[in-house]
Amino acid sequence: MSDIKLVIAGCGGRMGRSLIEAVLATPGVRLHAALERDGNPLIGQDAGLAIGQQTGVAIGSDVDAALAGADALIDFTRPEGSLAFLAACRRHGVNHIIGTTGFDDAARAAIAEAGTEIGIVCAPNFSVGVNLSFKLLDIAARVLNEGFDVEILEAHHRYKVDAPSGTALRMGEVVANALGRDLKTCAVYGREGVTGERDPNTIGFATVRGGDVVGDHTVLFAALGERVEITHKASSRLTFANGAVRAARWLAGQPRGLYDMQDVLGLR
Ligand SMILES: NC(=O)C1=CN([C@@H]2O[C@H](COP(=O)(O)OP(=O)(O)OC[C@H]3O[C@@H](n4cnc5c(N)ncnc54)[C@H](OP(=O)(O)O)[C@@H]3O)[C@@H](O)[C@H]2O)C=CC1
Ligand SMILES: O=C(O)C1=N[C@H](C(=O)O)C[C@H](O)C1
Repeated sequence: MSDIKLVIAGCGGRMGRSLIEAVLATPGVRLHAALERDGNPLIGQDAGLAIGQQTGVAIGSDVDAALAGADALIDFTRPEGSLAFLAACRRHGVNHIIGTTGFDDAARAAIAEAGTEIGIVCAPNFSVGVNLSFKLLDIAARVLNEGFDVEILEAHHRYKVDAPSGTALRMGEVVANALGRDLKTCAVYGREGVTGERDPNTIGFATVRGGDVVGDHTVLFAALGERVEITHKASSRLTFANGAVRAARWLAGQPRGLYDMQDVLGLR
C-alpha cells in the first residue's frame, strides 16, 4: 500500500510543529504539504526547520494547491480556520482530522453535515489516555450517581485562548449523559462572591492558565466521607500529534462519516 499523503494546517503553531515531527517519524504516512496563513514569515521555509529537520516540503498558503492529490488534512488551528479547511476538504474530497477546540453549536452542525460527504475525525483530545478516561468517567458517574458532587478542573499553558478546554467540556458531557442530565443547563463555569450552597445537580468547572502546562484534567466526584478523582496529565504535545496521525491512517480505511477518537481506538 502506498503512503498516506498528509497536509498539516497551522504547521508553525505549537501543535503544527509536533504534527510535522509525528508525520516524519511514522511509517506509512508522508508529508504532502504544510500550510500557514498568507503573510506568515514561515511561508517558503522548509516545514521541518522549526524542529531541526529537513522535509523537502516548503510551507505554503494555497489551500487548494496543498489539497490536490492529498489523502487527509490535519488541522489544529482555530474554529474559523477549521471551518474554511472543512469547506476546502469537501471541494477536494479529502479526509479531515480536526483537533481544534472552541467550536460553537453552528460549527459542530457544519462538521456533522460535512461528514455526509467526506471522512472526518473530530476530537477535543487525541491522546489515548484521555479517551480511556472518557470511558472510566462514564463508569464512575453511573456508579457514583447519588450523593457525589462532580467538579471538573483543568490547567493549560498561558497561550491557550479557549476555556474551559474542549476536553473538560467533553468530560462534562460524558458525566452529564451518564447521570441523565443536560450539560447545557447543569454546568457552572466558575464561582465568585456569595454563591450560596452548592446545588447537587450542577457540574462545576474550574480553569487554570499558566506557564507551559501541556494539559491537565481532573474530574472530582466528592461525597460526604469519600472522594474519587480521575486525572490525566499530558507532558508532551507529541501525544496528541501521534494520536492525530493514527486517526488519519485509520480513517483511510473507513467509509465517509463523522468519527471521533473513541471510534479510532475501538472504545465506542
Ligand atoms: N484535540 C487535541 O488533542 C488538541 C487540541 N488542541 C487545540 O488545537 C488548537 C491549536 O492549538 P495550538 O497549536 O496550541 O495553537 P497555536 O496558536 O500555537 O497554533 C495555531 C496555528 O493555527 C494557525 N491559525 C490560526 N488561525 C487560523 C485561521 N483562521 N486559519 C488558518 N490557520 C490559522 C496559526 O497561525 P498564525 O500564527 O498565523 O496565527 C498557528 O499556526 C487549539 O484549538 C487547541 O485547543 C491542542 C492540543 C491538543
Ligand atoms: O490548547 C491546548 O493546548 C489543548 N487543548 C485541548 C483542549 O482544549 O482540550 C487538548 C489539550 O488539553 C491541549
